[in-house]
Amino acid sequence: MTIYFYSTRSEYGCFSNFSSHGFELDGEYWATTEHYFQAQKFPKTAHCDQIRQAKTPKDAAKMGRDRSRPLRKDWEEVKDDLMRKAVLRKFETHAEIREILLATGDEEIVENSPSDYYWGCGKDGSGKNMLGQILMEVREILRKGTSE
Ligand SMILES: Nc1nc(O)c(N)c(N[C@@H]2O[C@H](COP(=O)(O)O)[C@@H](O)[C@H]2O)n1
Repeated sequence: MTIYFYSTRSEYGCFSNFSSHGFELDGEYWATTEHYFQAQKFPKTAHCDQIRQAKTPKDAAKMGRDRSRPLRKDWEEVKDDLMRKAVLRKFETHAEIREILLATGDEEIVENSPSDYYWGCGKDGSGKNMLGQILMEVREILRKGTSE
């Protein structure tokens, strides 16, 4: 049976990028995968660190989506790999959510976002579900026990 997630307060909320599962990556501490992902839109800038220090993932997302600042030119080419890297590190760092992810077996995982047709499935289910795809890839990596 397909596993849907979206809100951090619902079942499988730990799959959301807004869930409070921090990790170290690129020599810094990130409070959520959302903080990491949004900050990577502005690498090596003060805004990157401001996003890293945002109070909540919602604030980080708002700052990252602020188009008054120039988005890195290669964003479309690098965004999936950056998301993959952050999601993998999150689940490598936290054993309790790693077990929840592994316990989903081979079920399809879908981010049930009504507004996001790239990372989620969108309102009508036609979205790309990239975050769900990445979670399933990370599950496979963790199952094999190596990220090499
Ligand atoms: N909670 C929430 N609200 C939205 O409006 C969303 N689009 C999402 N999806 C998450 O947003 C992140 C990507 O955002 P952008 O590419 O910067 O628009 C990613 O974490 C999605 O899972 N979530």
